[in-house]
Formats: sequence, structure tokens, C-alpha cells
Amino acid sequence: MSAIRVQGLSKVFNVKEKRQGLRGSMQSLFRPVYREKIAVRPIDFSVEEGEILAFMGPNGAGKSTTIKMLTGILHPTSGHAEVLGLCPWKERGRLGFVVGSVFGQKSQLWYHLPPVDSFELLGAVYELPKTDFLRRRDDLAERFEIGPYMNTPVRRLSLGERMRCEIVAALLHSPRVVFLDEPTIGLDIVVKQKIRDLIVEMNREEGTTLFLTSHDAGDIEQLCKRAIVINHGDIILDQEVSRMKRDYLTYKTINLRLKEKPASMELPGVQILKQQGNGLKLNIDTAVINIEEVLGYIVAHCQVEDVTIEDPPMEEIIAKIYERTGGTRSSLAGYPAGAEKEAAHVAALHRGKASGGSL
Ligand SMILES: Nc1ncnc2c1ncn2[C@@H]1O[C@H](COP(=O)(O)OP(=O)(O)OP(=O)(O)O)[C@@H](O)[C@H]1O
Repeated sequence: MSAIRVQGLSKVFNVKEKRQGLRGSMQSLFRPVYREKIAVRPIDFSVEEGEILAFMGPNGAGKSTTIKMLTGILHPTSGHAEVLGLCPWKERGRLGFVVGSVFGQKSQLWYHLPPVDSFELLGAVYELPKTDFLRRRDDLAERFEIGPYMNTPVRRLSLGERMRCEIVAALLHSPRVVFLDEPTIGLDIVVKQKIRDLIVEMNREEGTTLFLTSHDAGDIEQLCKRAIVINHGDIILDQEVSRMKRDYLTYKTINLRLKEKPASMELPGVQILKQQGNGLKLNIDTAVINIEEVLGYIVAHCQVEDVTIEDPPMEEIIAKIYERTGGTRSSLAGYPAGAEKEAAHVAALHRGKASGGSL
């Protein structure tokens, strides 16, 4: 059964034109001119109960606007959506009892209060009986390991600690659908991984449907079976992540800082992109070798001071999608003037890099 169903959902904002100079400002004040800003074009998709769906795209693609419509914060310009059978913008009150949301860049916890006080308030908002609330809170606190700082004011928590508390706050009322907007943004690699593990566990144990937006291809690979890619407000791809990995997430970059100058790195599918002092930048062809094997080799042969792993940037993934579809998908029809050109330009840049670059 579908937990989320979306048909022809779109959002156009009316944005006030800012005119230049003092005279222009006065004119804008008394005779404002508005222009339409298309944030989301009519889109269709559905998400099954218990599914973890990645909703990915570059900055300004329309991800947050879509989540805001699905949680009832924004009214759409056209179309229809159902979340657990409820129309979000018409039945927002009822929806609040069955869905949860985590916005990586916005907090639902009171900044000057400890998370435990925010949980108490949320428990009252969700009308949870006291014993049920305490059992749930303590269970989540143990699972997310927030016990040691649950009583510390939010302002004194690290980003990773706060994010765990945010997720606990969103889960207190056992929602059946959770919207996670950039839940790992700004987190270091260890904390990111921990949050990812907890998200997967929550889905497995409670069957929660998860709608996840992220710029981070790592989130998508590790958490989701299916991904929807949105660009310029339109869905340009909806497919299994395994296929996406094969077609679009074909390499990773490893940056290493070693204790001593590295010896040779002769592994199939591994290319040295840059070597400077004790620093090394490697390109890994993930169709040839998996990243764990490479890391295992590095740890066995080198003394590592620091390591970071990067996925291909979102812009490059988008460019590849356009390249493969030839930029002729119906989704490109009706784009604002210049969008096709822009897609072709990005694709051309990518082609140039692939053929003439060091990769
Ligand atoms: N309240 C608003 N008024 C006018 N334009 C808006 C408003 N909210 C969003 N937009 C515009 O709509 C487009 C989509 O924005 P949205 O925030 O949904 O993108 P996003 O994919 O979530 O981006 P990001 O990853 O940067 O958060 C952008 O061009 C943005 O400037």
C-alpha cells in the first residue's frame, strides 16, 4: 500500500521584483511588480509503506518545497497529494499525529532548554499518556545513546548530538512516515555513519516509511533502495539505487594524509590523481573494486593520519543523467528558457573532464 501518493503537484511562488536605485525602490513600494518563480513543476510519484526513498537534487531543485507541501506547511499551486490517506494542507492537524519531520538546518528543540524538556512538551502536544511517553522516550534515548547529554541545554550540544536529539524528538509519537530533510548535513564522517545506521535500524524495526532528501550520494547509497532525482523542479530520474550506482555513481575519491611518503598504490581500478608530500588523492572505479577493499589495503600498507571519502558531486550526477537521456526527456519540455542550454553545458563540461582530465 502507498504511504505517499503525489499527482501533478506543483508550486509557483510570486516573487516581488526588486528594482534598482532609490526611485526603483519607491516604485517597488507603491507599484510592486511580481514575477513567477517555479519551484516545483507538476510531479507524480508514490512511496510504498516501509520504503526508504531518497529525494535528491542540487541546491534550489525543489526538494524542501516538496517536503513542505507533503507536511502541510505549504499549499501547492496545483495537484493532489495524500500522506497516509490524508491531504497534508487540508488535514495538517491530524497528519501531525502520524508523521514526523527532521529538518537538518532547522531545529524543533528549544535552544535554551535541555532536549528532555522539549521531549516533555512534545509528549503533551501528541497527547501521549505519561507512562507510554516515558517508556518511548527512554527506549529512544538508549537506542540513540543520548542519555549523557539529554539534560544539557541544546545550545551547548555539538551538531551531531543535536541531530540525534532532533531525530528522537521526531520519533516520540511513533510516526508511520518520517520526512528527513538533509539529516546528515555538516556532520563528520563518523557521526554521519552512526546517524545512517540508526535511521536504517528504525526503518527495519518499526517499518517506518522514510522520505529522505540529501545532497550526499553516500546517504542515498547506504540508506535507500530507490531514488528520485529532481532538478529545476522536475523529476528527471526515478530508479533503483543499485542501477543508479551502476550508471551514475561510478567512482569515488579518497583523500589521504599519511605519516610517511606513500609507496606504490598498485590496485586495479585505483588511480593516483594527485600526490603532494604525504598527501594522496585517489580515484576509485567502483565497478572494478569496492571502497572497503581499497581502505583495507591502505590501512594494511600505510600509516594513515587522516582520510576522507568523496562521492561525485551532485552536479556531475545530474549532468550524466542528461547526457544519457540526451537532454530530450519530456521533463525538459517547458523548462524556463536556457535550462536545456544549461543542462547541455554541464554535460559538455563533464564530457571534457572525462576525456581530457586526469581521471
Ligand atoms: N518562499 C519562497 N519564495 C520564493 N521562492 C522560493 C521560496 N522558497 C523556495 N523558493 C525557490 O524555489 C526553488 C526551490 O527551492 P527549494 O528550497 O525547494 O530547493 P531545495 O532543492 O530544497 O534546495 P536546497 O538543497 O538548497 O535546500 C529555489 O529556486 C528557491 O529559491
